[in-house]
Amino acid sequence: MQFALNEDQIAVRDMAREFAAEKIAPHAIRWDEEKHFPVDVMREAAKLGIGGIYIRDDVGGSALTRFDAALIFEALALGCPTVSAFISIHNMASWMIDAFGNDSQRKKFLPKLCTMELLASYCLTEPGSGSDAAALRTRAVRDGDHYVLNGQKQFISGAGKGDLYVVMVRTGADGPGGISTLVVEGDTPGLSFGANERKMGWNAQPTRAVIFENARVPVANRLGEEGIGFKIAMAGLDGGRINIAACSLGGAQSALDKSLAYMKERKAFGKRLDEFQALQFRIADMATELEAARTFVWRAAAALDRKDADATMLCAMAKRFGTDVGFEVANQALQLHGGYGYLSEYGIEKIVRDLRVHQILEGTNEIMRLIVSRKLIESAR
Ligand SMILES: CCCCCCCC(=O)SCCNC(=O)CCNC(=O)[C@H](O)C(C)(C)COP(=O)(O)OP(=O)(O)OC[C@H]1O[C@@H](n2cnc3c(N)ncnc32)[C@H](O)[C@@H]1OP(=O)(O)O
Repeated sequence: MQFALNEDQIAVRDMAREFAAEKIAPHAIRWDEEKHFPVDVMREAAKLGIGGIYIRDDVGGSALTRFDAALIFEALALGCPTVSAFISIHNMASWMIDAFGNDSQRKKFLPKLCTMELLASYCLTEPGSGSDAAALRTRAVRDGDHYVLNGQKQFISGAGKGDLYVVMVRTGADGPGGISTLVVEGDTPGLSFGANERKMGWNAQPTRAVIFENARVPVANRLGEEGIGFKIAMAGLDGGRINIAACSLGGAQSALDKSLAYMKERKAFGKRLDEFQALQFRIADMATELEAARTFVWRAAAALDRKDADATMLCAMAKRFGTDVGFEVANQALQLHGGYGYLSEYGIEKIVRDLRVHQILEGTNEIMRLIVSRKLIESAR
């Protein structure tokens, strides 16, 4: 085991950092205020290989590792956690096609997903089923060489702006074994979208319901066999959860960096803030916790790359720990800025709002504890 990044990893991280500093960070506050989804900027990022980070290279992917992806998503999140998180979701949905699709599906969809000419959304959650994902009710009924879909997905990132929806549907009996995964193209008749949700944060990407009313989807768009859709969904989330934790680390690191700059400038009681021991200790703790979380995220990513038997558990642990630490560090940074931290122009309150939802999505942190405890109890039997 080695803890240093190699030259290639440093190059990948620095490339993403530079992109975030030049193309994302200067606009992040405005995108949040204007609820702007920066598709053009994401397509520029895709020219650097960020649209299909761990997609195989025969279809235009970068064929990098989950570990590389964690470095990239943390680096992009230094500029804006929300933009980084959307690119993560796009990568997760694209990977599901790469890993479980057949050759013709891979060739049809992945080249344009890797360039982000096409954007992908992940559709699991429904109005009546979030944490209990296997209770989903969107039904797909076979009609010749098509499925006819009826139902609704909820909280879908990129909905309405996306081109491909990777959708978990019920084709069989109740429970996880009756679920299949379909790729639904954005121009499918019978597909429509709810209003853009008004949210606490994550404003640089749209969140809408995805509605199916007799939407006809070719059987040729099914990933794998009928009935394995729940496993495809869960496998996608393993990697997605590490990415989301990495996004939290990037947001929190940026808040810590802003705090250090502020402490150098700001004076109180005749001293600079960085001369107060209480604040010195606070930033020491913030940096220590971030470093611990980063090390953990790297460990989980490496386990997923190796397909270790405990990778799912480690991904859940890293997601829970990384997103909790990220939020706490960002919140501490806000406190350290006093009233200025609460103002939009400093960018800290936006980071706090953005990171809050990382403790909820791609599996709440309570569900992460459920996954970990189930594995521990099973191992102890
Ligand atoms: C701004 C917007 C805010 C909100 C945004 C919200 C949108 C999102 O976040 S996206 C989706 C987030 N949703 C989730 O993360 C769902 C959380 N829930 C879960 O992860 C699961 O339902 C969970 C862990 C509770 C398990 O469910 P449960 O119904 O008990 O299934 P379980 O029995 O464990 O597994 C069923 C089968 O799947 C398999 N499976 C489970 N996990 C995995 C995995 N990681 N990889 C492969 N297979 C898996 C199991 O081995 C089992 O297979 P078998 O039947 O052959 O034994």
